[in-house]
Amino acid sequence: MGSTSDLPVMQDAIDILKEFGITVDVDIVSAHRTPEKLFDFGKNAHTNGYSVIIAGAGGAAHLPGMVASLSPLPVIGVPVKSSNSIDGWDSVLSILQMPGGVPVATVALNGAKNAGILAAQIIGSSDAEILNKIQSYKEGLKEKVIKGAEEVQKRG
Ligand SMILES: Nc1c(C(=O)O)ncn1[C@@H]1O[C@H](COP(=O)(O)O)[C@@H](O)[C@H]1O
Repeated sequence: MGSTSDLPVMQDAIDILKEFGITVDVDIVSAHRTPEKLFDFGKNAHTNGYSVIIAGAGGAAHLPGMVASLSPLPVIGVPVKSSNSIDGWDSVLSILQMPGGVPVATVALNGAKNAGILAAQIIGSSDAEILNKIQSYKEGLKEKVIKGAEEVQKRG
């Protein structure tokens, strides 16, 4: 993520990935403030054992796109609504509107949980154990909705 101030939002991705038993490496890298670190991370992530990169940033959020330009790995972008943001649109549009050839899979504003699930699904496409966990997770979602509907109906 671009700043420690993004951590409260990005924590959702960390938590869900850990729930799926996936190793997470968490770091602060900024295209604007630490360009050399960004270049080093982006160029070497695929040979350093990473499978998927989740990049969260707010404001003029160049981090996800720049990581995607440097790395052959799939990059998931999380637009973070930072404190001085233009309602989050600044971050959403700067992550979403990538030029052809350099995709960033952009989730909803502050959608770090979905970013974590999507990363798990990408990893799960070649890992049966993780795929199973994702299936169970989705079953859990379904059961929650069914139980909720039953409660509502009981109350009349
Ligand atoms: N968008 C970027 C980048 C980048 O894209 O390189 N680096 C930091 N930031 C963002 O600036 C916001 C404010 O950061 P501070 O709270 O540190 O001032 C954060 O949401 C961060 O992601």
